[in-house]
Formats: sequence, C-alpha cells, structure tokens
Amino acid sequence: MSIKKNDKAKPTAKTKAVKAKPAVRKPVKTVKTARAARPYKPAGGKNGAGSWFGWALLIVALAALVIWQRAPVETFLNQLFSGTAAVFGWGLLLVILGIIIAIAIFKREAVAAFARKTTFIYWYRWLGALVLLLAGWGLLALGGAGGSFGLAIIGSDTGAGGWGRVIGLVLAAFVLLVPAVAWAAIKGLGNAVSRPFRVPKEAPQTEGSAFRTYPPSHSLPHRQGQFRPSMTTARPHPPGTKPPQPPEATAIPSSIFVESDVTTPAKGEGAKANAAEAGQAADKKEPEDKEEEVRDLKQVAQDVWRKYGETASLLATDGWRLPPMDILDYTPEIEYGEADNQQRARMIEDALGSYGVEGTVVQINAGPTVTQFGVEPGWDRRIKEIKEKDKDGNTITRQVETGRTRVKVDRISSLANDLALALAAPAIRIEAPIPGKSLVGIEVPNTLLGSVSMRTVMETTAFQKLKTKAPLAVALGKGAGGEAVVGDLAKMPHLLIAGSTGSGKTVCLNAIICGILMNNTPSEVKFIMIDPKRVELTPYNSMPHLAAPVIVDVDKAIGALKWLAGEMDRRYKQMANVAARNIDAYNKKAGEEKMPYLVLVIDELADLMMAGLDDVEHLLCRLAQMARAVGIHLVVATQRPSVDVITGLIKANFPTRISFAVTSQVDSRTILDSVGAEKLLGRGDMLYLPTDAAKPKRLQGCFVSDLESERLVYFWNGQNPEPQAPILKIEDIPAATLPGGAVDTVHSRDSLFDTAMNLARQTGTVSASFLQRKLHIGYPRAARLADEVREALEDELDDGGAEVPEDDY
Ligand SMILES: Nc1ncnc2c1ncn2[C@@H]1O[C@H](COP(=O)(O)OP(=O)(O)OP(=O)(O)O)[C@@H](O)[C@H]1O
Repeated sequence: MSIKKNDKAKPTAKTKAVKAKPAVRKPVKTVKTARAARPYKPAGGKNGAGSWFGWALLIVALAALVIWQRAPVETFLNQLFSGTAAVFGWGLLLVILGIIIAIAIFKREAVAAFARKTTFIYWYRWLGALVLLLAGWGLLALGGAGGSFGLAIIGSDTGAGGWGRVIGLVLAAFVLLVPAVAWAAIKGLGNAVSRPFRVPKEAPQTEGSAFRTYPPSHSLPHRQGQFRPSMTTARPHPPGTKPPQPPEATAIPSSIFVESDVTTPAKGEGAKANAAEAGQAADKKEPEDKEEEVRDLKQVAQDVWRKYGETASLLATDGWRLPPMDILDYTPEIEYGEADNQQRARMIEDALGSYGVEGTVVQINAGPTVTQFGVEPGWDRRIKEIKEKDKDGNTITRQVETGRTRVKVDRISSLANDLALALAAPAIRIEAPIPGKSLVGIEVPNTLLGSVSMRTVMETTAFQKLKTKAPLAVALGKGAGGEAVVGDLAKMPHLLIAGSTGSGKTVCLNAIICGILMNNTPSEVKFIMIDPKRVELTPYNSMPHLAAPVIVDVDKAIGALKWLAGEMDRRYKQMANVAARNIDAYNKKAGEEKMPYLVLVIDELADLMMAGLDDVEHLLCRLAQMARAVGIHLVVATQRPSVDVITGLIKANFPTRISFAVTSQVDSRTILDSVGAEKLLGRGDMLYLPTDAAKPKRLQGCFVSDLESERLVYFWNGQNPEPQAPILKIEDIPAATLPGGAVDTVHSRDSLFDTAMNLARQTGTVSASFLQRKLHIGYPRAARLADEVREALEDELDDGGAEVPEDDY
C-alpha cells in the first residue's frame, strides 16, 4: 500500500509530522531450484567383503609378502613380542590371523559397515596400488636410483632376474587393481587355448542349471496355487551340505530372460489396456515393435549383468546378489526457468496487493511439479488523513500511518482462487504457514511438469544414509524445493495410500516395492501382495521375495489376512522364547535363522472392505496395532477414500498416510484430516503425512517405469538360490465366509451383471474386451463381470440351460 508524501507540506500545530516510508519491495532472497542429485557413491553390499577370488588373492599376496620378507618380519615379531615369538615361532602369525578372522565373522556387520565407510571394500585396489609402487621402486633400482630398498625389491640383480621381479610385480598389481578384467583375460586365454580341442555341441538348458527360465507371470493364472512357478525342478540340497551358490557372475546368464514370446504385462494405464486387449494382438502393437521392445529389455538386462554381475560389493551375505543401481533408469531433471519464477513472484505480489493484502515473496522453491513461493505477510496499516495548509495557504490532505498489525494468514489463504485466476494456474494450494518458517507458501503448478525418477532419489545422500541403518528404506519422491524425501517403512510402521483413479497410487506402490527389492534379498524381506484388480501387482508373480503368489481373489485375501494375524502371534511366541522385544533383537540373537520382514501390500482396500467389512477392519487394525515389533508392515492403497473404506479405526492405526489427487475436500479430510489433496495435480503429485509431522508435505512421487520393475523381476528371478519352501500356499488359504457362514460369492455381483448376462445370451460372447467395449467400463471391472457371467452360465448349463459361449479373451 503506498502512502503519499508531500515534502513541501508544513505540519500544523495540531499535527505531528510523521515520516511515512513507502512499503519497499524486498528482493527475493533465496531461489532454490531442483539440483541434480549428488553423484552416486557405489553402494556397498551387505557384507562388502569381496568375492572368493579377491580373498584368495589377498591370502596369496600376504603369504608371498611374508615369505619374501621373512627376515625383517621375524625381527619385527621378535622385537614386538620378545620371548613370545621365540616360543610360538611362526605359529604366532596363525594365531593373529585366526583372531582377525574370528572378529570378522562375529562382527560381520560392523566390519562391513566400516569397510564401506573407509572404502576398504576395495582393499585389493589399495594393495594393488602398493604393489605398483613397489614395481616402480624396483624399476628405479634397475636404473641405479632405487637405494638399498629398491635393490632389496629386485634381489640386488639388475639383470634378467631383477626385470623378472619387476614384471611380476606389475602383473600382480594389474590383477589386484582390476581383478574382473584379469579374470576375464585368464578365461579368454583359457578359451583360446582350449578352442581347437573342443567338440562343438548344442547346449540345452539342463536341470539345475545356474539360471532358471520363468514363464511370464501373467500367463500363469492356472498356476495361482503354486509357489514360484518354474520350469525346472529345484533340487533340495542334502542336510549338512552347502546350499547351491549363485552362479559365477562373469557368466552372463542367457536363460534368465524369457524368450521373445514373453511380454510381462505393463502396469498402470498401459497395463490395463494391454491386459484388456490381450487377445487382440497384445494391445494393438505391431509384432515387430513388441519384439524390439523385448529385445531391448533383454539387452539392457544383459548389459547390467555384464557390467555388474561380478561386482563384489553386490554380493549379499546369504549368497544372493543385490541389483546394481544401473538397473534403474536415469532421467535428467528439468531445469526450471528462474526468470519465469521471478516474474510469477511479482504477479503474486501484485495480485495480493490488488486485494488489499500486503505481502512480499521472499523465497522461491522450485520443485519438479510445483514451485513454492514463500510470502512474508506484510502489514495492515491504519492510516489517518491529516488536512493541512501549505505555504501558499492551500489545504492539502496528508496520510499518516497511525498503527499497524500483521496481515492475517487467513486473508492470504482465502485468496487461493483469485491468485489462481491471476496466474492463470489450474489450482493453487496455500500452505499457511510453511512448517518451521514464518512464511506462507503458495504452491503454483509449473508450466512444464517434471517427473522424478527413483534412481535420482536413491542416489541422494539422504537415501544412502538411511539405507545403511534401515533395511526397509523407501524413496518417496522430491519435495517442493527439489529435496529428496525418503522414509523408513519400519518406522512408519504402516502406510495408507489413497487417491482417485489415475492419480499415481500404483506407481507409488511400485516405487515402494522396487525400493525394497533394490536393497533386500528374499531371506531378508518377504512380500504378500493382494491385488483384486488382477493386473497391477501380478507382474511380480514368481519373484523369490513373494511369500505367496499374488493373491487376486477377495475371499482368499481375507484368508491371507487371517494367516498373517496367525503368523504375527507365532512370531511373538518365537520372540518370547529368546526374550527378544523386536525383530532386530531377535535377528541378532537368532544367528543364521533370521526372521524376514513381511510386507503386506494391498492394491485396493475398498474391494476387501466391501467383501467383509468387519472381518477386514478387525484384522487390519489388529495387525496395524501389533505387527510392527515382529517385522510385519502394511502398505494399503485405495481409490475410495470414503469413511466406509477408511474407517476411523483404520485411520487411527495407520499414522503415516499419502494422499494423491482426490475429487473433493471431503475425501481429502477423510484421508489426511485436512483439505488440500483436492488441489493436487495427479500423476504422482502427492501429500505425504509422516507420523512425526503435523502437516502433510507436498511431493512429486518417484516414477518407476514398467521396464524398470520388469528388469528387477528378471534380475531376481534369474538367480538360482537355495530352494525356498513356500511360506503360504494359495490352496492352503481358507476361503473367507460371509457373516451368515456361506462362502462369499454374491456380494461382488456387479450392478451391470444383468445387462452383461443379456448381452452374453444375445451375442453368444463372453469376454472382458467385449464387455469393456459394449458397457464402456474399465478392464478390471469387465474382467470380473465376464467371470461372473461365465460362472452363472455354467451354473445354468448344469441345470439344463444354454451352452456357455466360447471365450474369446
Ligand atoms: N510419480 C509419477 N510421475 C509421473 N507420472 C506418474 C507418476 N505416477 C503416476 N503417473 C502417471 O499416471 C498414470 C496413472 O498412474 P497409476 O496407474 O499409478 O494410477 P492409479 O492411481 O493406480 O490408478 P487406478 O486406481 O485407476 O489404478 C501412470 O500411467 C503414469 O503415466
């Protein structure tokens, strides 16, 4: 608000001159833009210990060093232990070695962490550098400039013997510095030598070969009852013997990739279309395109194996290999126009000013989807008009500020729609105040919407730090200022996700699942996945991390919840036996028999709630209340955030919540207890409410493409671990019963059931795609409807009715 000033005016006797300063616009202090993620430091594996090849090298190198420098070592030991060395002789070295190995075994985790921290996981490279140094010194000695130490290195022989030693040292350094290349060279040499003597033969995949071929999960509906479908029989290893180890990583397993007829169904929108048109040449794609895609995928996965299959740091303690970071795509971030944001900041100030609200934009946080403008509320000034005479005797009016109060935050919040109009933005969310700052945050959608790849978040220091102490670390997305937001599922300890259709729930679930898959082996984490929609999570079928194949039947799902509640009780008893209070304490005491974390993922809670409201609510609440300590965590998503699905009890037990775009304020309140989610933009734009925060935080969720998750599934499926006994078999899950005792078959009958029946009778066709076209409904619903119609017609046939039409899915 400007205040007129008249320098010439003289104050009258009655008035006191007040020097009123015009409101000065402060410059925008901070402009944060989303920065490129910090360069990724290679993540250490679980033990960080190195391969057998590396260990063998170390032992040989140490032994050679000791034998070579026997005299000084002996002198040193004698000096160190005086009489002791004389008594024990060289045995003392063995004792020291034994102590070191014992410490390494008992303090495995600590040693691994230390090794990772100090980059000692690359000890062989350090050693290699040392050997190279010695070689250099030896070379100097050959030229007469190496001193007595140099002469010792070449054995005081400046002829062929000395040269031989130097060359030997250089070769040893080469092997230590790049063991993989050395190993490949040795193998290549071996192959070249043996090639002339080899008899060419066909190499069919034999039973028990290093890698198994897995049929595409979606093509196995008939195998729903089986655990980990595989085409080869897994041989149990005899008790007391070593379980089969994963294959040598240098061999790129061709059989891990399913052949070109395999198309794991894409998830998300693509998935639905894909599944819907499964019978119609796989989603209208040209066969060549499809082949190209599969070949690409195969190529990428092969490249990943070639590059990282032998990385020692990827080898986990239990023999599995963790996926390398390169398995995820790297998407460069969009740079946001700073000038554009400055201009919008001015527009916000002007728009506020035009409604009589003083405010200055003092901070701009540019994020991937929205830019947050931090507005410092100005003053509500009380102005008094003073009439006075100038020196010519004319009456002039002067305004004087007589008092001021801060602009109320509510006055800015109530202008959301007006600001949206002024900025020509679709929706504006106002965060008043920004937690921890005395500013009001105005979130304006960017003109260019960016997406956040999971890799960019996983490579940040925040995630890398969390990962070292939290096995269930998940990458959630990036905040309004482009900062990475990560969370620990174990601390959440259960997560409720809601949002309207197409808002990004399934992508978020995938990001959580893939995040866990990137850092945990099947013996550390098991999943139970419930997917009533049948297309979203089924691509994970056949993965070794699954405690049971993906459950798609609602009645089985309720049975699985009951099993999980039983498992929780069993775990509590097991823990009580060893006096452990939680899973971490138990696993520390348990030694080899560790308890895996169990993560239950439900893609559509509404379907379950509709099937057995009381049962499901009771079971979920019981699990949510008690399961954290025994390592069971729930991740539940729904597209119906209404009070009959997200009941008060469920809400109370799921303290961590994520809301994607919803259609109304009521829905937003139901999920978050506050408004705001109705203003979200969809496509991964979310409000994240962690347990310890009073207000939700706006993020752009991580995007995981179908290709990325497929690659991960291939990676895990391709390994040949020790055979795993199924924890939970689908056929063992009891079907849930309705309150009346009858098996639940009628509840899910669709409102379009009668229309679909009529269509089937008239046209003689029952297929999901047909119903989808005719009834203008989505694929999941059409597929369910087709099943119902088919069942009903089969029942009629049993009672002497018309024949069931041929299925043309
Ligand atoms: N984090 C994200 N970044 C970029 N795009 C996203 C993100 N999340 C979702 N999308 C886009 O939105 C589409 C729909 O997402 P998704 O399938 O997860 O929605 P949904 O909420 O699960 O829908 P439905 O309930 O119908 O299954 C995706 O295909 C993708 O194109």
